[in-house]
Amino acid sequence: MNGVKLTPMLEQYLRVKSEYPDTLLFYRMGDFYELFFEDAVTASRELQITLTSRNPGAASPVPMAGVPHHAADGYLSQLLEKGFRVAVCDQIEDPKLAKGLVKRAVTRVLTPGTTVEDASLRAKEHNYLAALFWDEREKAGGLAWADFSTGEWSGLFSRDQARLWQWAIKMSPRELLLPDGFEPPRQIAAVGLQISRYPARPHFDLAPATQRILAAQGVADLAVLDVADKPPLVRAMGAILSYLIQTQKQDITHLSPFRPVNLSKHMLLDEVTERNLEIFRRLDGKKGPGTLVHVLDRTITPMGGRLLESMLRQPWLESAPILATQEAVSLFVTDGALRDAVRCALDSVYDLERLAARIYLNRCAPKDFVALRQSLFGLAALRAALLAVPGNAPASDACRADDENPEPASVGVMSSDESCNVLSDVSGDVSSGVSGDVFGDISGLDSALGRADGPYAPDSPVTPDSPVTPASGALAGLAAVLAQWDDLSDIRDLLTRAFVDAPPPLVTEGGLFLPGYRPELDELMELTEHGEGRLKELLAEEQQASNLPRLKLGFNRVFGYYFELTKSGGYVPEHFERRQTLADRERYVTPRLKELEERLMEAGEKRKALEYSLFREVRETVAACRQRLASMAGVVARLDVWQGLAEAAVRWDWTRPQIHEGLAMEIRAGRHPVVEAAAGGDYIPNDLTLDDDRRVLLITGPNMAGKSTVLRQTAIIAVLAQIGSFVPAASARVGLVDRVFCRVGASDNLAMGQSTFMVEMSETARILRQAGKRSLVVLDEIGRGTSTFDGLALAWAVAEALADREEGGVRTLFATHYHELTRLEGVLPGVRNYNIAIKQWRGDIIFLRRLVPGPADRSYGIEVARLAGVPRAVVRRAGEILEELEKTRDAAAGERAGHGPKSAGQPALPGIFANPGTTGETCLPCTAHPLSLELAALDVDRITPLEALRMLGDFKSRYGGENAS
Ligand SMILES: Nc1ncnc2c1ncn2[C@@H]1O[C@H](COP(=O)(O)OP(=O)(O)OP(=O)(O)O)[C@@H](O)[C@H]1O
Repeated sequence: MNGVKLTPMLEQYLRVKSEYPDTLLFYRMGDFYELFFEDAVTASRELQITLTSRNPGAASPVPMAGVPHHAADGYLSQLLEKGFRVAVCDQIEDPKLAKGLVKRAVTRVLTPGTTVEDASLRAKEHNYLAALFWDEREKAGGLAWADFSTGEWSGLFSRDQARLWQWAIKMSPRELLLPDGFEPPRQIAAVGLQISRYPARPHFDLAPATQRILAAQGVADLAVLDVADKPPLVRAMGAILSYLIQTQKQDITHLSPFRPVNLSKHMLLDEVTERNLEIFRRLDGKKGPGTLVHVLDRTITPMGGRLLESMLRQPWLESAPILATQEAVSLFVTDGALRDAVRCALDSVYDLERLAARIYLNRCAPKDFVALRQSLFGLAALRAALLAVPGNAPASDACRADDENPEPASVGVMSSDESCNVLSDVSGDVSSGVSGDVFGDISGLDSALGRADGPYAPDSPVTPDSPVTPASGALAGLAAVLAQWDDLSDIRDLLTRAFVDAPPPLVTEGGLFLPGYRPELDELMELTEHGEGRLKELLAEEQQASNLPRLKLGFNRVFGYYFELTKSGGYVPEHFERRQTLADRERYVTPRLKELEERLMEAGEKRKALEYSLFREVRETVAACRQRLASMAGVVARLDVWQGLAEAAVRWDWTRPQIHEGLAMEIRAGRHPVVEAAAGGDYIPNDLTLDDDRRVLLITGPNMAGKSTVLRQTAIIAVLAQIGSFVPAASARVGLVDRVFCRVGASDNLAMGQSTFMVEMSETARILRQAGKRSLVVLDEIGRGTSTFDGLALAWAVAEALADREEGGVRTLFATHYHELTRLEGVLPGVRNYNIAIKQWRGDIIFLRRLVPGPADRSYGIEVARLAGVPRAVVRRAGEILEELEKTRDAAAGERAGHGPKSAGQPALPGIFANPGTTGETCLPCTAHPLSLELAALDVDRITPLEALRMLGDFKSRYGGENAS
C-alpha cells in the first residue's frame, strides 16, 4: 500500500477493512462489489475473476477485482465453500441523496458456519457452528454447536477433554470457535475443521455469556435450559451467540430452546466408530455410495434428511422412542399406497425449516416465498394423503410413483384396515420444530404411544428379554400428528394472492406481485405495463371529442408527450396549450396529458417502492408465524423419516427387530446393508447370537472370508434397530446397546501425528476403560500393527479383559488372525470360537461366507495372495518359507515340550504358549495373573495421581519379586 495516493473512497475502504482484518471485504460501488489490494488478488485467484487496478498508470496502482452485485451470491458461496470469511459492506444511504462520499457500513459477515443461503448449504446436512471451552482449573469443559440456518442448537458438558474433542470431530462443524491460546489436538487439523480464534474475554466470559443466553432464549434462569450447573458449557454457548451477533449484525432470537445432549438417553457412537462403520463417510473419507446413509436414506425433504442424520449420530437408548418409531415405520411398510401418496406429497415440500429461518432473519429473496407457497400446498396434500388412509385408493392413485418395490414378506404389524380405524380416535401433542426430535423425545408420538394402559407407557418398563409385540401405536401417533396439523392456509392464501410464479431475484426491482393484490398497486402496474395504451386512449378521446381525426401523439425529451396538429388551420380546442411551433405543425399539451405523463413517469419508481414495502409487509406477516412453520417442519421431518425408513425396509427387504432390555442379540440371516447393496443377490446372510454363554465371539478365518463384514453388520444392525429402523435380517432380537465401539486394526493416522500402532492402542485403551456391560465392542484385528508376539500378547490380554469381568463379559466380536486366541474358549466364561467357512478345491479356496462355530484351521494368506494375482514365483516361494517356519516352530515346541501342541498356523510364543510337561492342552495363563486382575478392576479415571503412586508402590511390594522394596 506504500506510495498509494488515497482518495476519500479508498480511505473509507481502509477504515472499514481495518475493522474486519480476517475477512475479504466486498465493498459496494454502484452495481458492483469491489475488492481491493490483497483481497482483490485473493478473490481473482479463488474466483477466477479479472484482476485490474483502480488507478491504472499510477505509480502505485491499487489492485482491484469486482463482481456484479446481482450475481454476488454465487461468488460468496464459492468463497465460503473454500473456507473464507467475507464482510459485505453496503451503501447505507441513497447515493442520489448523499452529500459527498456515500456512507457505507458492513451489513453482515458471512462465514462458513453461519451461512443461511441455500447455495452454501448442503440440503440434507446440518451446518454447525461450534465453540469449545475448557476450564483447566476446574478440569471441566463444554462444547456447544448451533445450526444457524435452522435454529437448532445443543451441546454437552464433560470433565473429559478428550471426550469434548471427540464430539467436536463427530459433529463436524463448519467452524469451531476457540479461545485464544487454547491449543487443539493435532487431530483437529487433520480432520480439516476450520478454527476461528477469539479472545476469551469477552466472548467466552461467563457473565456476559449468561446475559446473552438469557436474552436470546427469552428465559430468566439458565436452569430452564439445564445448563445452570455447567459454566464451561454456558461459556461455549455464549461464544456462539457473541459470534452470531457480531457476524449477523442483529439480535439472535430465532434459536430453538437449547437442549444439552443427554448421554443417558442415547447410544454413544464415537467418531472412530462412526468412521469404521462407514455410517456417513467411507473409510477413504468420501461420502455417497459405500456408506450406510447412502443405502438407508430414502427421505425426500431436506428436513427429513437432516433428522435422519441426527438420529444416526445419536440413536436412542430408551425403548419408548424406538418402539414408537418402529410402529410408525411399520404402518408405512404395510400400507404401500399410503407410503406412495406421502412420498408424492413430500416431493413438493421444500426446506420449510430453512425457509422459515431465512424469512425470519430477513435474509430471504422473493423466490423463497414462492418455494414456501408451494411447500404449503404440499402440506395440504400431505394431510389429504394421511386422511385418505381409510379409503386407501383415492389419495394415492393420483401420484402413485413406483410399484417396483416388492412388499416385505414378514412384517409383524396390523393390517392397514385395522390401522385406519384408530387413526382418527387418538389425539396428542406435536412437538415443535425439527430439532425437538433430535436429542429429546419425539413427544407427539411418544405421548400418543405412552398411554397409561399401553405396553409402552413410560412407567411400565420393558422387562429384560421380554419380547415387545407390535401395538396400534402408529395410528395413535399419526392421529396425534393430524390432530395438531396446521396447513398454514392463511399464509398459503396470502402468498397465493400476492406473488407471481417467477419473481425477479431482487426485491427492489418490482414485478413481484400479482394483479388484484392491492388496488393502489394495480393502478401503478396498469400504468407501467399499459401506459402506452392509456396514452392512445386519451388520444382517441381527444380526436373524437374535438373532431380532430388527424390529431397525433408524439414525444420528445424537452417537452415530453404532446399532441400535434398540422398548420392547415382549423379548430384548436381551448384546453390545448401550445408548446412548440414548427414550420408546418404545432405541438400542444393538455392538463390531462400532462397529468397522465407525470403519473406514467412516476409509476415505475412508485411501483418499485410500493412493491418493496408490500414485500416487507408480507415478510413480517410470515416471520411472525415462524413458530408454526418450524413446528410443521418438525412434523414433515418425522413423517419423512418414517416413510423413508419404510421405503428402505421395503426396498431392501428388511424386518422389524425386537428390542428388549436384556443383553442378548440374536440375528437370523443378517446382512451387511452396504456390502449387500453392492453384491446384489449374491450376498450370503449369516446367523449370529450373543448371549450369556456366547458373550465374546472370537472370529477367525482366511483373509477375504468375510470376518469384518459380519462384525460390522452386527454393529450396524444394532444402530439401525435403535433409531427405530427395520434391519437387514430375517429376524433380529436386539438387547439395547449403550455404546458401540468399532475398531479396525491398522487404521492409518499418520496425519494426526500418531503412528498406526499408537492410534490402535489408544483406541483400545479407551474401549477397555469405557466399555460396560451394555456395550457392543467390535474389534477387527487388533494388535496387527506390531510384531507378531507383541500383537498376539496384546490381543490376548484385550480379549481377556473384555471377557473376564465381574458383571459378565462385554458383548464383543473379535476378528483375529491370531489362531492362538481360539484357545480361550472354555477357559474364559462366555468366549466362543467362530470361523468363516471356506472350501478347498483343487488347491484353490472357495469362500462360503458362512459364520460357523469353531476355530479356523489356518489363515490361507498365501492362497488369498494367489487369488489376488501375486506372481506365481512369489507365491511358491512364500509356500516354501511357510513350510520352513512351521518346521522350525514344531521342532522348537518339541524341544521344549517333547510333544507340544500343534498350533494353528502361527509360531508359538516361547514361554507363554508352550507348557512343558503337558500333553498339548492350552497352556496360556488360563487364570490371569492377580496383578492383571487388579489392574483390570481399576478405574483409572477415578483415582488421583497420588493414589496412583501409592498403588504402584503397593503393587511393587506385593508382586515385584526380588526387586520389591
Ligand atoms: N456374507 C457375504 N456375502 C457376500 N460377499 C461377502 C460376504 N462377506 C464378505 N463378502 C465379500 O468379501 C469381501 C471381504 O470381506 P471382509 O473384508 O469382511 O473379509 P475379512 O475376512 O475381514 O478379510 P481380511 O482378513 O483380509 O481383512 C467383502 O468386501 C465382500 O465383497
